[in-house]
Amino acid sequence: MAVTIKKVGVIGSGQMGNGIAHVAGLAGLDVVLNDISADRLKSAMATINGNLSRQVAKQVITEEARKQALSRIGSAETMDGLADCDLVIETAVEKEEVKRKIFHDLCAVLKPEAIIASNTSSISITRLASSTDRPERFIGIHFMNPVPLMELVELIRGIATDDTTFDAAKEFVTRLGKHIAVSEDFPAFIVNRILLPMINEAIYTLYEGVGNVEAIDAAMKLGAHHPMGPLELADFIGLDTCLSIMQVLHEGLADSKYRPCPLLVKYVEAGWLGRKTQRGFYDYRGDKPVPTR
Ligand SMILES: CC(=O)CC(=O)SCCNC(=O)CCNC(=O)[C@H](O)C(C)(C)COP(=O)(O)OP(=O)(O)OC[C@H]1O[C@@H](n2cnc3c(N)ncnc32)[C@H](O)[C@@H]1OP(=O)(O)O
Ligand SMILES: NC(=O)C1=CN([C@@H]2O[C@H](COP(=O)(O)OP(=O)(O)OC[C@H]3O[C@@H](n4cnc5c(N)ncnc54)[C@H](OP(=O)(O)O)[C@@H]3O)[C@@H](O)[C@H]2O)C=CC1
Repeated sequence: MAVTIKKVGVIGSGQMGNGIAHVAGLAGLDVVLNDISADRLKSAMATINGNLSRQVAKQVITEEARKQALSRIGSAETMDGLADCDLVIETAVEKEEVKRKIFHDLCAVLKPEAIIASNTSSISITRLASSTDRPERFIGIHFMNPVPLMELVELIRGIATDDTTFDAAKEFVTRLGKHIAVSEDFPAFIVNRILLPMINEAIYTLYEGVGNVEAIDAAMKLGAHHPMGPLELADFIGLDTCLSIMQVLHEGLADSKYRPCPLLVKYVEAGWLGRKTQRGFYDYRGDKPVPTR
C-alpha cells in the first residue's frame, strides 16, 4: 500500500533537526519538532526563522514562503505530539543507545502504519531497525549539513526495509528538491566512509606536527579547492559526531586504518566539540575564529 507523507516528526532539534524541519516546512509539509530540552526547542525555532530570513534576504525564497514554512513547523516537548505523524526522522546525538531508547519510546505512541527513519551518520540501519516494532517500515534518510544548502541525501535500506517504505522515502526526499544516492547498509555509508577518514587524517597531520591548523586548512582549501578546510569542517560537523563516526568505522570494519586520532579523542574529552560549544580546532568566542593549535 502506497504511503503519502503529509506530516513529519523530527526528534532532536540540533543543527540537523532544525535543518530538516526547515526544508520540510518549505516543501509544504506539516512538521513537529521534538527534543528532550525545551530550551533547545525554543532556540531551534529561532534558528530556523533566522535561516529562512537569510534565504529571503538572498532572494532564494519569498517572504510569504518564509511565513508559510514557519506556520507549518510546530514543536512538541513529549513524544505524544508525534503520534499521528506519517514519517518520524530521528536526529538526536550519534549514540546508538540514545537512538535505541528513542525508538522504544516512539513506537509506544506512534501510529502503526507510520514510517520511522534515522538520520544517523554511520550506525547500522538494520541494527537500529531491530529496536523498533516495524523493521520493514524503517529506513536511513541521511541528510548533509547544512541541510538547506546541501543537495544530497543518502537513502539506506536495512535488511527488512520493504519497497513501500523505500518508495515513500524516495518521494519525500524528491519533494524536498534533494538528489538521492542509494547506499548499502555498511558502516558510515558512502559520504562519511570517504569524508571522515580524510578529516581524521587531517587531525593526525596536526597531531604529528606536519602543519598547524591554519596551514592544514589553507592547504586543502587552496590546494584542493575544498569549500572548507578539514579542521574547519570537523568543527562544523561537531567533533563528538566525528569521533562517533570514526569509532563505528573502526569497530564495524575492524581495520586499524580507521583508528580515531588521539587528538580528536582529547578534544572531545575536553568538551571542545567545535562550533556548537564555541571551541574546537578554532576558538569561536571572539570576533573571528582563532586556531587553538
Ligand atoms: C557528518 C555527516 O553525517 C554528513 C555531512 O553532512 S558531512 C558535511 C557536508 N558538508 C560540507 O562538506 C560543507 C562544506 N562547506 C560548504 O559547502 C560551504 O562552505 C557552505 C555551503 C556550507 C557555505 O558556503 P559559502 O557560501 O561559502 O559560505 P557562507 O558565506 O558562510 O554561507 C553562505 C550562505 O549559506 C547559508 N548558510 C550557511 N550556513 C547555513 C546553515 N547552517 N543553515 C542554513 N543556511 C546556512 C547562509 O544563507 C549564508 O548566507 P549569509 O552569507 O547571509 O550568512
Ligand atoms: N553534524 C553533522 O554534520 C551531521 C550529523 N548527522 C547526524 O544527525 C544526528 C544529529 O546530529 P547534530 O544535529 O549535528 O547534533 P546536535 O548535537 O547538534 O543535536 C542533537 C540534538 O539531539 C538532542 N537529543 C539528545 N538526546 C535526545 C533524546 N533522547 N531525545 C530527543 N533529543 C535528544 C540534543 O539535545 P541536548 O543537546 O540537550 O543533549 C540536541 O538538541 C546525529 O546522528 C549525527 O550523526 C547527519 C548528517 C550530518
